[in-house]
Amino acid sequence: MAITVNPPYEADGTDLILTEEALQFIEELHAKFAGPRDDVLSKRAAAQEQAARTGAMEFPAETADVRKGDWTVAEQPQSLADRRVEITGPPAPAKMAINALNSGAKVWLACLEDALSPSWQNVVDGQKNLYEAARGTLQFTSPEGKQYNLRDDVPLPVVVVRPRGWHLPEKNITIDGERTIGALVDFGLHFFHNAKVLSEQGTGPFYYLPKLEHYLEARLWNEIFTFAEEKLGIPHGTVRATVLIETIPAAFQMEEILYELRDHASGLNAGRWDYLFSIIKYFRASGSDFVLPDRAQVSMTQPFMRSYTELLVKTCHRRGAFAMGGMAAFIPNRREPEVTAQAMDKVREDKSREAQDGFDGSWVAHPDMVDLCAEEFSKALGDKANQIDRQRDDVDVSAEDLLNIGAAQGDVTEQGVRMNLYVAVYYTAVWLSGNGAVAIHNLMEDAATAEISRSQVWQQIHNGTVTADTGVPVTTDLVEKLLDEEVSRLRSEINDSETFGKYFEPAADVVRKLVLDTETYEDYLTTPAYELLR
Ligand SMILES: CC(=O)SCCNC(=O)CCNC(=O)[C@H](O)C(C)(C)COP(=O)(O)OP(=O)(O)OC[C@H]1O[C@@H](n2cnc3c(N)ncnc32)[C@H](O)[C@@H]1OP(=O)(O)O
Ligand SMILES: O=CC(=O)O
Ligand SMILES: [Mg+2]
Repeated sequence: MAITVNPPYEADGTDLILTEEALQFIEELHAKFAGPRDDVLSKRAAAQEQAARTGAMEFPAETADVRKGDWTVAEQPQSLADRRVEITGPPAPAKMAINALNSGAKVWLACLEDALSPSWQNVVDGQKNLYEAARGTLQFTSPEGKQYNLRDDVPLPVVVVRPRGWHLPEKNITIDGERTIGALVDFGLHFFHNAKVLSEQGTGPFYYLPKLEHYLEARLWNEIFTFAEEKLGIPHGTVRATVLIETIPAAFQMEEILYELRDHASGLNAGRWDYLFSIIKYFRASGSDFVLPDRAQVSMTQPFMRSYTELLVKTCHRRGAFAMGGMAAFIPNRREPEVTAQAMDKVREDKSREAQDGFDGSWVAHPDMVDLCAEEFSKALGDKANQIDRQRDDVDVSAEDLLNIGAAQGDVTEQGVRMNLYVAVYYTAVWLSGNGAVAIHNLMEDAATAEISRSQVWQQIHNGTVTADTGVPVTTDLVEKLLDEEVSRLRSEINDSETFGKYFEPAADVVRKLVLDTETYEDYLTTPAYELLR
């Protein structure tokens, strides 16, 4: 086996991160786990096909004993006991890493997934920033001369790293000419460089695991953690993982996922945006009962979304794991106080509901929202660090409750179709420019929200959905026309040919193909987009 780095250009941090020993570790991970990764990935299509055909899904019969059994996950490490507010954001550029670390949050979810465009620069620089963050040496001077240093007046957040999902390759590192697996590169580099240092500091190598679709995928991660711990001579169970329940099949396997990872589990998170994306993906061809209203109308209080979060809290607390809330997409705008006030109110409402429902903490997308999230959770927690002891025996969620999608309140409108096309093109252009999250009309958009946008349009065309405002069906002709108009609108509104503006054309091409090709459905927007990314 020969591992090769084929850098498209020189990225900051290459010498520090891509050492011979680190690359050898990546190679060993691949030798052992690339095959099993291919196996779990290949099982996803059959599950999707069955869901689409039947319009149904069940709790797995073969694991009834796990659900009935009396077991808990390993005791939680002290450093993760209080997770009441977690800020999310990419670890590159360094400025954002430092801002997140200085935000006052308890945890920083350093995102190499939904919020990171995996350009070569971001992949390497992100690891460099995580390396320096672990050692307290991270600093940065902006081109304008603004100095960024880590605070020393308060404890910094515990870092929890989210590697890429199983589906994405890393094209710039190959083994025997084959692309490596993004998830193994991200996890492997971070673990290799930082696991010991972090453990010695009393925290540890902690991870968020995204987009799992089956408990066998959790089993695979557990095997990877065990192997990595043994390899570096670190005690079994040092790694802690919080799994995002953000696909519809995973919602039916929360118990099993925790069980598989029980020596390494910290909790589950309600990743609402990918969850909606997954519902659309799985049931995209199952008829009009599965067509959701416009994205903006699908709130967390829709009955099927409440069933999902209630089941998550119940499951976690029964098993001694943390239940982590998700992301309200409203973000403040420091230039517009009214926008900020509205965003704060909406996010406060969301965090307050989560805290009262029993979640142990939640996410915010922006440093200006850390305090309000902490406040809402502190009201529910009192003098405790978490509310794991709060059992939700009152909750009883059935398969039908999780799939009660047809009961969602709201409409599909032409305005909604337009907005989806606008956001999908805008976001893809930003992503191609090397930035994985962006504020569009005062909402945070990232890979998960953009996936909803483009998938809704595909599904609406496929089902011939009639829009409530204009009374006409969504067709390929209509979408082609709306797409052209929205791209023109983007060009006229955003005069930005230097950065992402120059990517509107390739982004529109990607989106056009994704939404108009109703014969095939691309599983991830980022798959074709990655071929254009440097
Ligand atoms: C579905 C999911 O997976 S949700 C989780 C994944 N998504 C994310 O993590 C998105 C996180 N949020 C962000 O990336 C950003 O908040 C954005 C892109 C939405 C908005 O960012 P901006 O347009 O830069 O916002 P704004 O101008 O108000 O930022 C003000 C300052 O806060 C910083 N900031 C904003 N959000 C963050 C963040 N999440 N982490 C660190 N710093 C941040 C900015 O860098 C800026 O710093 P500066 O004053 O030193 O220049
Ligand atoms: O990762 C989080 C989500 O909502 O998606
Ligand atoms: Mg997600």
